[in-house]
Amino acid sequence: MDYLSDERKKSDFDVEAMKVAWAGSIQEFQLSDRMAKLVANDPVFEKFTRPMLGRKELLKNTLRKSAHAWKLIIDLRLSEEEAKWLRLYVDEPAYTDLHWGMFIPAIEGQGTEEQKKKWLPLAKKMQIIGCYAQTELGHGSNVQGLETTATFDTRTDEFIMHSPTLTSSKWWPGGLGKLSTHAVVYARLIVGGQFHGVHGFIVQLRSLEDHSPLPGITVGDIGLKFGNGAYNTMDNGVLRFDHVRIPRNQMLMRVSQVTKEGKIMQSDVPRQLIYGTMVYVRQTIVADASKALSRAVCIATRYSAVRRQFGSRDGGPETQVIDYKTQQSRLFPLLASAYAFRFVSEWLKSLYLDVKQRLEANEFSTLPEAHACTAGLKSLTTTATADGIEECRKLCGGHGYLVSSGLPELFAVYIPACTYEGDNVVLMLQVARFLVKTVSELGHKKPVGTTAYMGRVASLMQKNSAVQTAEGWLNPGAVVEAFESRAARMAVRCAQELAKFGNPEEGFAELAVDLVEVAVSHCQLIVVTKFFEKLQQDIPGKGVKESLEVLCYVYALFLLHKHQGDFLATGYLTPKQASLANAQLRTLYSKVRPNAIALVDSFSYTDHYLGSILGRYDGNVYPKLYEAAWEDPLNDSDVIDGFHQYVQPILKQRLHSAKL
Ligand SMILES: CCCCCCCCCCCCCC(=O)SCCNC(=O)CCNC(=O)[C@H](O)C(C)(C)COP(=O)(O)OP(=O)(O)OC[C@H]1O[C@@H](n2cnc3c(N)ncnc32)[C@H](O)[C@@H]1OP(=O)(O)O
Ligand SMILES: Cc1cc2nc3c(=O)[nH]c(=O)nc-3n(C[C@H](O)[C@H](O)[C@H](O)COP(=O)(O)OP(=O)(O)OC[C@H]3O[C@@H](n4cnc5c(N)ncnc54)[C@H](O)[C@@H]3O)c2cc1C
Repeated sequence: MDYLSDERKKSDFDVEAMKVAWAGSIQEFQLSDRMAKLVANDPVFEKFTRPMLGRKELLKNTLRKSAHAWKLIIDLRLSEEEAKWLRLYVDEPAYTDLHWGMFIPAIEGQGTEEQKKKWLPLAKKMQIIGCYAQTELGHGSNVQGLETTATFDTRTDEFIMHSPTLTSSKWWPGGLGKLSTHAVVYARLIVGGQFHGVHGFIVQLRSLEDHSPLPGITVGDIGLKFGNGAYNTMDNGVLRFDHVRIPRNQMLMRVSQVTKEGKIMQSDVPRQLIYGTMVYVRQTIVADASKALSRAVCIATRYSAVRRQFGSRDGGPETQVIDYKTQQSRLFPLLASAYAFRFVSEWLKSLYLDVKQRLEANEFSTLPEAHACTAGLKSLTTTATADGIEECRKLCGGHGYLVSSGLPELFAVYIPACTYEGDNVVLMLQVARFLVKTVSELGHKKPVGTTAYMGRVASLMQKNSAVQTAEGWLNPGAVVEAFESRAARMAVRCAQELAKFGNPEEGFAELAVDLVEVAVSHCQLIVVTKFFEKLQQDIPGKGVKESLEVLCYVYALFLLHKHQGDFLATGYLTPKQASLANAQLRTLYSKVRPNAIALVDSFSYTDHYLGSILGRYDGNVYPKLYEAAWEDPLNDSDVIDGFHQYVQPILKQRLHSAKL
């Protein structure tokens, strides 16, 4: 029985076509759909019992699933793209994420042709397992502050890897603790007693025969992390070196080379390329944000249509909680954000691929923008997604707190995204630096790409919004101009404040809070703009483009409402115009309402991937919640183990004293 079928009938767009729009293309949709079903139908990938497992069982279970996934990849001859989707739908953080997601990209981006030829085939056949060992106990954000040393010994043509202090211990790398045989280790390069910056080195950590750590290497897991199950399927590790020697050709040498004689040669490649793997991964994290948020939203939307509270006076059905305006005002902006993040990630991927191609041709001019966009959008989307998942839990009331809702584990797995691959505040400060530089160069350099609007700063500073009615806000030009003006005005005002400081670094530190707000406004502008640009494309299917238009306005006007202080303080909007935007937002929520279930069905998530009783496709929530309760190990017996030992004596004592 489909308890949501009436809801599905209300929708006025072609869901199958929306699935394609969400996936990006029919090929992407088919590929992802095939992998989702492959995983959902395979009992090895069952995950309901995961939160009940102890750490050792949990990790072993992950190893079993990873091995099975690898067997499928080999047996079915899956492409790298298919394998990526397969791992995604297995939905269990594992050492393989770092192997494929960071170790291999680090070698691809920073290795020479010779190094790639040697290491990539081994890694791609999984004959070695690698991780990305950058962060240390004492330093994560400040990469230049890393303490591990790689000292070149001209006599033996080797680097000596060493951990000189406790705080230089590598700390956090996923896959490092128990599984990796190799790592790309970031360390201070020391040649002839001189420090030459931080570089990456391929270091073997464990024997390929018996997996024991090699001499001079201390390696282990850093311990339990937040939440049951969740990220504890990953062996985040600690690593120390005691004068471990590696051959010279294991320094990743695309950026700088060290010769046999101990000479440092710089190639034409900019130093920043050493940070290139982070640019790549941040871009993938934006795509992951749309997946995580859409998952939470799918659960909360379906459950909000099933759940009824209040509103019945004559014994008829109570009100579906999704019909409360307050529920809509919390849920629909998140639904719109999931779509917005999906489309901005699609754009970011194309920007990244373009930059990658240019880098391969030794053209580096677009790298700073790629860094600013990946850093800023990673920060913006992961913050909104982490907050959004928690909001979805609240939207599901008490049942959202049950692990079987799928939301607690999703939250616990997701929240470190605000920290890993760059703390979100530290990354926004990078964007701010880029924007301040752009503003300072306006006189002699035409801004391009995502900062092109700064070229129109004079008019953006003067012209105020012309919107007169609520309908006036349904105009891409009016909305984009509002976001451009806000971002430009905030950036210029900050630049003016900065100019008052004699020392720019001191000014930057003092105004950091305002600078982060400038960076956020710039990144929100990018997301809004890319959503409108998406709508310029040919999007087939009855009603699909129209529904996306509604979501685009919800996303933009919700932000405008939430940050109306900025829009008012910069003088671009009047209070009346801000309240017209809010009135339009209410109308838009009414337009989303009949399509809500279809809009989350369009994510095309299997019940396996959602992992949620509240988010079941068929809406059959209550019987399944009731059934699941009886599967809890506590309900194996009526009288719990420990009762006779610890509780009964107390009860007896009470009875005894009652007699007295
Ligand atoms: C399917 C796929 C799955 C994915 C798998 C993974 C799943 C996830 C699993 C979890 C995995 C978690 C895995 C993990 O967590 S791995 C560890 C991740 N760690 C971090 O992200 C550390 C964050 N810190 C940094 O990135 C740097 O130290 C920053 C940037 C903060 C400072 O830096 P620095 O101290 O040097 O100072 P500077 O500010 O003077 O900058 C100097 C210049 O460099 C430019 N610059 C800076 N950065 C970049 C860049 N990236 N590309 C290009 N350029 C860059 C910058 O604009 C400036 O340029 P200019 O102004 O001089 O022109
Ligand atoms: C689950 C997980 C997986 C990880 N996986 C890996 C991995 O595979 N490989 C790896 O190398 N690392 C990994 N990391 C480490 C991760 O990249 C770092 O934790 C991250 O970069 C943040 O650095 P930090 O811990 O030093 O934070 P800190 O920099 O110490 O941050 C602490 C606080 O200080 C603030 N702060 C720091 N600097 C500034 C500044 N300049 N201005 C203003 N505020 C500032 C931050 O905003 C934050 O509030 C992982 C971390 C986690 C949680």
